[in-house]
Amino acid sequence: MEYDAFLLVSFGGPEGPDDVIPFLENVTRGRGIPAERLAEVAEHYRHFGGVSPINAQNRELLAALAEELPRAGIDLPLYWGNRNWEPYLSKTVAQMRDDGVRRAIAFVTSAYGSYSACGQYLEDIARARAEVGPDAPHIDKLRHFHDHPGFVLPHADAVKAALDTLPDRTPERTRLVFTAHSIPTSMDATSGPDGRRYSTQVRETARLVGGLAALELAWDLVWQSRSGPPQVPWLEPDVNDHLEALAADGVRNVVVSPVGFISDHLEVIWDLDNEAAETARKLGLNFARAATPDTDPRFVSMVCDLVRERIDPAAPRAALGCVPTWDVCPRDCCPAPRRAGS
Ligand SMILES: CC1=C(CCC(=O)O)c2cc3nc(cc4[nH]c(cc5[nH]c(cc1n2)c(C)c5CCC(=O)O)c(CCC(=O)O)c4C)C(CCC(=O)O)=C3C
Ligand SMILES: [Fe+2]
Repeated sequence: MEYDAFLLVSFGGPEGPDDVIPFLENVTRGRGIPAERLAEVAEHYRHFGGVSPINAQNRELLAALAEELPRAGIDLPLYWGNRNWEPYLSKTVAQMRDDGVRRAIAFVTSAYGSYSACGQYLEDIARARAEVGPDAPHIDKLRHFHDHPGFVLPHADAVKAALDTLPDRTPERTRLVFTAHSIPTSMDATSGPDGRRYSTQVRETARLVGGLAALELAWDLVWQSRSGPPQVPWLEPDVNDHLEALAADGVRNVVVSPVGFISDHLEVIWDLDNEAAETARKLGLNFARAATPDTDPRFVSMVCDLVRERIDPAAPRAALGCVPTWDVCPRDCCPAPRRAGS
């Protein structure tokens, strides 16, 4: 396959106090999120001056890719578009059309399947192309990378580094706790062609990271940042409830590793570094949060490898686990959940 552009597709985040409410309106339009939950999340952003870290992280990733892609022999102009904030994907795709781009390869900032992490980004791309019209570039999305060494190894090294900060790591008293963004159980059930792709992939990543970081330690997979109305079931247990259960079982030391994320999004720096850390403090647990891949050189190289794979079918497809990945998701693989009143 021949490509003439690289496109980074991400979530987007507010860049100042006045952006917070319009951003949250973009994220939650038509999704039935209770007003109280929105007010709470707006407060989380305000703790950081209304600035999400995600846009700066994407700029840094682009800067790293601008150096690394040419070194990997891939000379493509780089573009960036978001779902929920500037630069909006539709404006970026219009710019690509104006620049004469015909076929772009897209890296989406999530490793996993599910509507929120994959299907919705595919919809965003389709909508942006439809808005731009018939001469919009064709856009292919790169595959899921939940078990790629460029994703797993940085997470594993970060867990080792976090363990080293704990005063004690006796196996009987120490637990690795992996987290990912919770989603409605109905969304997980319809993730991927056979269902439960999201929780299956996240569990596979946790297994690989845990095994590489500390084979002697037990690990658990739990969920964070639950949203939505209380009567809708989401993946459980919540990380805070789980820390309580661990403390009651005699665990004294925990490393929390957010394998569900590629960089320290607001959910990581608020929901873990603040809320979960506070929960641990109250329970008297020693707590360390492991870093995310961010611009680890192995992660940046992974993106180059994924592009290389798509250009050259003979290139190796690195994978450490056994949950399969593919280049093109089947049609309607991760459908939008049914909304209240729809
Ligand atoms: C699976 C998943 C990922 C990981 C995959 C991926 O990375 O895409 C993710 C990432 C992110 N989620 C983010 C922010 C938000 N997510 C929300 C709401 C929701 N997330 C959901 C799921 C996910 N979300 C779901 C099912 C909802 C309910 C509403 C809906 O069905 O869409 C809300 C509304 C308020 C709330 O209720 O929390 C906000 C503000 C940010 C930006 C953070 C920053 O600024 O650094 C990022 C990277
Ligand atoms: Fe989210």
